[in-house]
Amino acid sequence: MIMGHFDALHFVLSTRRCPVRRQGVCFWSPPVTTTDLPALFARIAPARLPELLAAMPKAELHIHIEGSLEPELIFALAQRNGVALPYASVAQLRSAYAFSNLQSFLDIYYAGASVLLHEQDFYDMARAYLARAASENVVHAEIFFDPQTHTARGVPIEVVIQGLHRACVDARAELGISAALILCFLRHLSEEDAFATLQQALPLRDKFIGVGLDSSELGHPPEKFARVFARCRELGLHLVAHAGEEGPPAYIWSALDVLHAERIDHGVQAQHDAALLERLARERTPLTVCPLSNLKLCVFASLAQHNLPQLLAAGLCVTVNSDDPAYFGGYINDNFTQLFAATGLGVPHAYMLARNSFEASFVDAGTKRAWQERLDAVFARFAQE
Ligand SMILES: Nc1ncnc2[nH]cnc12
Ligand SMILES: [Zn+2]
Repeated sequence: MIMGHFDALHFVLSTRRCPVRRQGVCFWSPPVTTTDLPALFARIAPARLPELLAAMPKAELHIHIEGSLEPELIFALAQRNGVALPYASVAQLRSAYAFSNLQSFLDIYYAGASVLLHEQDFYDMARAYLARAASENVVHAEIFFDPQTHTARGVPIEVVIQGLHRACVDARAELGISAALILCFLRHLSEEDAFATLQQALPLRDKFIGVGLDSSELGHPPEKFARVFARCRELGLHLVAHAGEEGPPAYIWSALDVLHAERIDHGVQAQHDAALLERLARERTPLTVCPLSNLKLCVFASLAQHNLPQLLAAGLCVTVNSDDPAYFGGYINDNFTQLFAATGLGVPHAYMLARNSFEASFVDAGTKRAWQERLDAVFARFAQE
């Protein structure tokens, strides 16, 4: 494996304490030094960045499967299931995708999910996402789903989970991409509702690896879900939470200290709290950042103003993800290429971000090492060409 003098770029490879892992120590050993990485990076022309970003293997850790539902599939499922839509055409639906904040998006996003009724619908949606992700060299996806959006409409939770799970199994066999499911609680609903959802899901416990917290952030702080997350922790589920997308740094602190979240989804508002930044960097708590989402939901006025470069420079384990690609105008590679074009990030950052995505994933150390070797091989090939 390749490794070099990369510390100046805050490329943290030490075996420092790693809170993502339950044991409290990082079990993923650093790559072995065989090559001077900066020299290798220097041999790759910046003009080749779009090609490199597309070709490099990566993990996607922040994707809401309902947010991958393309307008064409919404219309096809509406027709298949006899669901009436308040839009005359795909184009008209797409033209409604102009958002001013998170809530304005969520209103349309939940309406779009109303066409999902049968196991095959959930299968088709997830299969389409996984095919697209595999074509973009995503080697692994940890996929959020919102069961309450469906159970509230009378769809049994087994229908949701079985359909999504079967798509993950088939995609692994047919496309070579691995995938795991993370059940998200809707934070605008009560903790009691979250407990009921957990109870319904437990017979299918082997089909999801963790729980998350999503939906309307402001006014719904993480501590509202302290007890249900404590129960999930006892059950050995992985824990993640959206925090600091629109909400204040205090929500990130409580996601860490009250919920014991192992990763923070978004987390970009951490920038306003120096002590929080220091902690996130020291503990290597990953942030799953979604640049095009932040742009479309007006968290940043432009991609050039996105703070991912600063978060990375501060030593945080930042990753790039698509969030709701069907609504925000791009899948993971679009997120990478548009962000890099707007901010001037370069070849070393591409390597760092891919590597962070492996570090932040919930897979075993051997699998991470295998992905790391694939990543190194791609960079070595680009350096030789
Ligand atoms: N960006 C986002 N924030 C919170 N909840 C979501 N559900 C789907 N996308 C979301
Ligand atoms: Zn999200």
